[in-house]
Amino acid sequence: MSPERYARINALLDQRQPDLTLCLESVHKNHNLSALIRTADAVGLHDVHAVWFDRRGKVKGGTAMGSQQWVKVHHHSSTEEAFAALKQQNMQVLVTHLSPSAVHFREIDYTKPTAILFGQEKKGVSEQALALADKHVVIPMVGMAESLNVSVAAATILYEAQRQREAAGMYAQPRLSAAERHRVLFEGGHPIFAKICRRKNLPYPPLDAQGQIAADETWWQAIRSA
Ligand SMILES: C[S@@+](CC[C@H](N)C(=O)[O-])C[C@H]1O[C@@H](n2cnc3c(N)ncnc32)[C@H](O)[C@@H]1O
Repeated sequence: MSPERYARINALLDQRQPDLTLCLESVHKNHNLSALIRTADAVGLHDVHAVWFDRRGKVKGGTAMGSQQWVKVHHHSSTEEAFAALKQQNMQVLVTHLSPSAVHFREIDYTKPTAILFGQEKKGVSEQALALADKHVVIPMVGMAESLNVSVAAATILYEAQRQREAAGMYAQPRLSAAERHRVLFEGGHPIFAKICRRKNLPYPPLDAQGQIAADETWWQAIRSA
């Protein structure tokens, strides 16, 4: 692992937004799922929630360009279960839908802990989601098509959230807990260092108070030469 790659990984983790997430309700086309995960990663989302009513979709590496290794997907078997998990984290849950009572997406304060729910490609969002939502949110449409592709709708709203959070300084300070950083580096879906440690028979070092790896030079030399 080169020092540049390690610095890049740290920069990525420093800008993760653990209190901004997507909830995908039965979005089942693999290319849409992959595009959604890629955008989520680009905006700094650390987690995405997915509700599956029937078969589970798959995030393929091609369109996702490897982003799927950096965004943790939490699977739920019902909308109620997903809302319970999001509400436990004190999130406002915004349901995107073209309803007459929906709020323009730029009128929302995304600096609050926020989950944005998107519906299935054909059927849209469920009645349960609409009933449980804190707000319905809409992206105005003035053309012939009635709706946007789900991944385009998500990118539009996520980049408004990114704009607001950047202006509020929320990308300037690391926001991931040390425990979560450790999970990503050593135990998570992309345990970058774990593999090298196992191969080289090295111990997993602890993280310091700033969430940086607290290892001696011998450990780093072994990692660099891996
Ligand atoms: C292709 S649309 C589904 C259209 C579906 N026929 C319907 O009646 O909702 C897939 C999802 O993208 C999101 N979406 C698409 N266009 C949107 C818009 N203009 N405003 C808000 N959400 C939108 C919603 O989450 C929607 O459920």
